[in-house]
Amino acid sequence: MAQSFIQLSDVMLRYGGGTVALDHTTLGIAEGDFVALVGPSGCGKSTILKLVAGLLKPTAGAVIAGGREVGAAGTVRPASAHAAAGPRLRVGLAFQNPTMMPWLTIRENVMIPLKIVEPFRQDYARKKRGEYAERADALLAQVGLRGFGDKRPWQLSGGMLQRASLCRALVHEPSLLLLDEPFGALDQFTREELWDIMQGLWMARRPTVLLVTHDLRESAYLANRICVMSSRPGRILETRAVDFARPRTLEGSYAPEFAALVQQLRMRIAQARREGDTPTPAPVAAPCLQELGA
Ligand SMILES: Nc1ncnc2c1ncn2[C@@H]1O[C@H](COP(=O)(O)OP(=O)(O)OP(=O)(O)O)[C@@H](O)[C@H]1O
Repeated sequence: MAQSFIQLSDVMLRYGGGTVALDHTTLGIAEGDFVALVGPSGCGKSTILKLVAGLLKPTAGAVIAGGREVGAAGTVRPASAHAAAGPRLRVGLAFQNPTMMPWLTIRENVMIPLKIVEPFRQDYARKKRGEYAERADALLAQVGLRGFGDKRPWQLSGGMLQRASLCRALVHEPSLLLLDEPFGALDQFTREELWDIMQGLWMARRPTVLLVTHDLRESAYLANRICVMSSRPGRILETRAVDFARPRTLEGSYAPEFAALVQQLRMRIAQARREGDTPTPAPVAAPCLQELGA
């Protein structure tokens, strides 16, 4: 079986206080795929994101990202000689509350990854600053923020800041985008507007995306696959393929088949919550459908 771009193999994660957040978690994501993680609150969705980002190290099992085994605190070890020869994995991150540096302009905030991520960092210090500023401005224009590069974060609304944070997550052309409830704090209209923008950015660049969300409509609108997790300790119960044609539209999200998928997801999560309330025997790892070639 070919190894996935992102691969969690029988992962267990126990936090310092003893909480087992994940157990027998197995998940494979192909390069360029757009995967959403949904499940009951506290089931370990963000923990998976942190493991893939290298912010946590699995207590047991293995996490591979871009052909490399992910270690502790952001360190990444080559998983094979082949991977060691390849480029380092570039990761973009966006969270629910976009943290912007208040003393920097929006353009400078968007450019932050270019200041710290190689190979951009060296050139930033030397000659390419102007070119990078143009790149930031072009991205801002793409998300409807043309002309806002010189503003300060406090001059923008929550939705505008979240657009800018998507630009910041993408400016260094990451091959992997990790999104943790990026639209969770926004009103429904702004959120739906940003789904469209997010879809457009993904279709133009095709990074691998792992999205954590509580919003099942959002998962069905954006993802190619939706992984449903069990209650804590979380594992992948089921992976649903989402075959709706792209670009998906808001009108399409009111079609009966879209509503049916959302309803099925809702019922599956409700069932997972009920099962989490009753003691069950030790779980058996459920392979992702993708791993079975589905
Ligand atoms: N640093 C930590 N130390 C101890 N326990 C933690 C820590 N971070 C998370 N947990 C616990 O691990 C479990 C999984 O947390 P996680 O944030 O991954 O869940 P989640 O599915 O993203 O939650 P939600 O849907 O509510 O955002 C929760 O029970 C949480 O309380």
